[in-house]
Parts: sequence; C-alpha cells; structure tokens
Amino acid sequence: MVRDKPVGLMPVATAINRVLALAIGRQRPETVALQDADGRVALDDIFAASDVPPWDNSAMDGYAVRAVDAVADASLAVSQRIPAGCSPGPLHPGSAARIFTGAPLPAGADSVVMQENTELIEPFQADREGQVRILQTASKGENVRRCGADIARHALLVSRGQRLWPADLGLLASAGVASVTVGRLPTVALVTSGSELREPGQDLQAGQIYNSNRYVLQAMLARLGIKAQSVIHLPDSEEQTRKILQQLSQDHDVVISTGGVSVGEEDYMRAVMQKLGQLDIWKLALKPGKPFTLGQINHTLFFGLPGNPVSAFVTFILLVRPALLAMMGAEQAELPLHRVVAAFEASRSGERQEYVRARLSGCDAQRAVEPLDDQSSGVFSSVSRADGLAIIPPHTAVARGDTLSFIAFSDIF
Ligand SMILES: Nc1nc2c(c(=O)[nH]1)N[C@H]1C(S)=C(S)[C@@H](COP(=O)(O)OP(=O)(O)OC[C@H]3O[C@@H](n4cnc5c(N)ncnc54)[C@H](O)[C@@H]3O)O[C@H]1N2
Ligand code: MOO
Repeated sequence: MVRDKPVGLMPVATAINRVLALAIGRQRPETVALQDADGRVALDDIFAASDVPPWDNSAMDGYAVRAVDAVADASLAVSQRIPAGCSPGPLHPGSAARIFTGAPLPAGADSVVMQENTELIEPFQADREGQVRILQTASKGENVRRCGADIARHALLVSRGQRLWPADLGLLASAGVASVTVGRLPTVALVTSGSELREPGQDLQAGQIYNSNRYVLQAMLARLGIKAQSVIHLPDSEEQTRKILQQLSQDHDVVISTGGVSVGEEDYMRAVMQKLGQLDIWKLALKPGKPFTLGQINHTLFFGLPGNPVSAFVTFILLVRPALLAMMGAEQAELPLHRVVAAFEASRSGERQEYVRARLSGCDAQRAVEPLDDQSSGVFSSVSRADGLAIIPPHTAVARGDTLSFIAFSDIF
C-alpha cells in the first residue's frame, strides 16, 4: 500500500513572511505620468518644491484692503482690479482693490472684505478709480489664504512605499509634480485547471461545472491595477501542464494557478512545478487553503492556489495579494486586522488557522461577528454574502464575547 508521507503544516504567519521575503527583492522602478499613477506605489519620498499656494490670495470675491482702513462706513477709493491669474501692483494705503477668489493679494493688503459686506458706489474702470463703502469692519487676515497654508515648501507629499490614491494625485498635481517613480506592475499569467470546467455561456455536459475562479482572480488582480497578460485554462494533463508552465515562466514575473495542488492522481500542478523548479511552500495550517503551493520556475514566482473556489479566494487575499503589492513597492502589503466580538460559539479548532466567512453587526466601537451558515470551501455564495473573514487561531474554542481578529473586505474592494 502506498501512503502519502504526512507533512507538517506551515503556520500562516510563517508563510506570509516567506512570501513577502521572496517578493520584496523583485521591485523594479518605472516612471509614469501623474494621471497613470492611481493605485501605484511610490518608490521615492516626494517633497514639495515650492509653497502651495505660492502667494497670499483671496478666499472671496470682494475688496483687498488694509484692515486699519476698512472700518464700518469708511468709503475707500478702488484703485485697481485683480482677477485670478494676474500679478497685481501694490495697494496704496487708504484704498481698496477689487479682487476675486484665488487672485493674488496686492502687496500692502492684509485682508479681504467680501463683497456682501460692502456697498459699491462707483465701479473701478480702466481709466477711472471706483468707490466702495465698507459695511462691516474688517479684521486683519480675514478671507486671506496664506502662502504655503496648504503645503509648505520642502514638506513631504508622499512617502516611499505608499500606495497612491486619487487624493495623492491631487496633492502632487497641486505641487506641480507631473510624473512619479513607482514600482513596475508585475506581469502575471492566470491559469485555471480542471477537465470538468467550462466557461460561462457554454453548455454543460454531465459532470461539468463552470469555471468561477478565473473571474474572481481576474477581477481581484484588476483591483490591484494588474491586467493578467495571459489567461489560460488547462485540462488535467501532465504533458500540457508542463508545456504551459515552462512557456509562462519565460516571460511572466508571476504565474497564479488554481486547482491541481492536492494529492489526487489528476492533480498535476504542484508535481509539474516541483519538477520544473523549486518548491518553497506546500501545505499550510490554513482552513480553507491547506494545499496552497509556492514555488519558483526560473525567476518566475509560481502561486498554486487550491481549486476549491473559497480556498482560491482566501489564499489570494492572504498570500498572493500582499506579494503582488510588495512587488509593486508597497511598504504595508498586509491587510489591517480589526478587533471584533464573537456573537457565536465554536468548538476547539484543529491544527489549521480558520478564516471564517462572517457578517458584522453593531456599531464601530462594538462590532459583533457571526459566521455564515455553510463554511465548506466549495460554497462560494457565502463569500459574496460575507463582510469579511473572522480568524480563529489553531487549537482555539470560541465563546460568545471573545475578541477575534477580522479581515474586512471593505479594506480590499
Ligand atoms: N485526499 C485528499 N484530498 C484532498 C485534500 C487532502 O488533503 N487529501 N485536500 C482537500 C482540500 S483542503 C482542497 S482545498 C482541495 C484542493 O484540491 P486541488 O487544488 O487539487 O483542486 P481540484 O481538485 O482541482 O479542485 C477542487 C474543487 O474545486 C473545483 N474547482 C477547481 N477549479 C475551479 C474553478 N476554476 N472554478 C470553479 N471550481 C473549480 C473542482 O471542480 C473541485 O470540486 O483538495 C481536497 N482534496
Ligand atoms: O483547504 Mo481546503 O481549501 O480546506 O478546502
């Protein structure tokens, strides 16, 4: 009788560290235009070259004045007109300048009286001064946006390792930054495997099911800004698996596969990977996702995710996503863990750390978590109904009121 030799299961934390260690050395820089930098990771600290705004300017449409001149009932000559985008001359003491929101304050002015607090007696014209009455005494500095109030010259705008989001692009744009050095996106091949699988839209014969992993993984890659360069489906064939993995490892940084990593005779993915390259991880103390496989063929990182749809989803989130983010340059690649309160009880878990599809209720301060009914790793409907994954450590029973760590899908998607 042939028995599979028992293999010790690797703790999840060890696997995450190992994956990250392999990924971090693979960062490559590239420079992209600012409009293409959303979701990318800055590889350098970026500092402001100048103040923003670059000069004191008006926060209102109104009249630039010296506060000492602008007392209630005073009537001031309007000596110039300053629209946004022009460079004003100095303000003569005792006068006012017609000014508009965003226009530079003339030298000598220290306040802006908004036009609702004035009465126009005579408009300013190119060849003639105007006249305005102040209705409400101005206080010094009123309605003035100070030079550098938003961003001071030399201030840090973005840190190395920071993943950029739309607000960062706005910040960089306002400081005049037109391009950013970011981590290159890894080139990724996505391989699903299984002779039983058909694509949605095709007819199913007896024994066949639809390929769902492909769509989940393609979409999760897209959320990282990565478009899979090759998307391939393989039947359970050792020959074809070898041929394809060999090919893909020549021109991709990463190959992600699903299925074929368990111990059955039709499971070729891990076996072929091991023959072609080197196996770094196999079998995790993780539920679902035990047969997760990590290896390298040539310089290509190979992630062999289990075929069960929930297992593929969970291992992508826990291990592949952080690796891809680290390759993109991210300093903080792991997901934040939230503290939640168990609204359920569970008997002592086994050797594997469990990631339980769960829903949250209650307010932020006291979020209660409850698992969805069916936790089988083939039941994907409970992923789409879950708010996230509650973590039950190995050899742990859960009592109502216990505090658990929780991965929120809203942090990812
Ligand atoms: N004797 C043992 N059998 C199994 C073990 C074990 O330790 N000993 N582990 C089980 C666990 S846990 C998992 S997880 C699975 C993983 O197996 P594979 O990675 O080899 O996956 P497959 O056998 O190819 O498929 C499993 C399951 O998932 C369905 N599947 C696969 N790909 C897709 C896809 N793209 N879309 C939708 N569904 C997919 C497939 O039809 C199977 O039902 O192994 C256990 N067995
Ligand atoms: O580890 Mo499997 O992923 O439990 O179903």
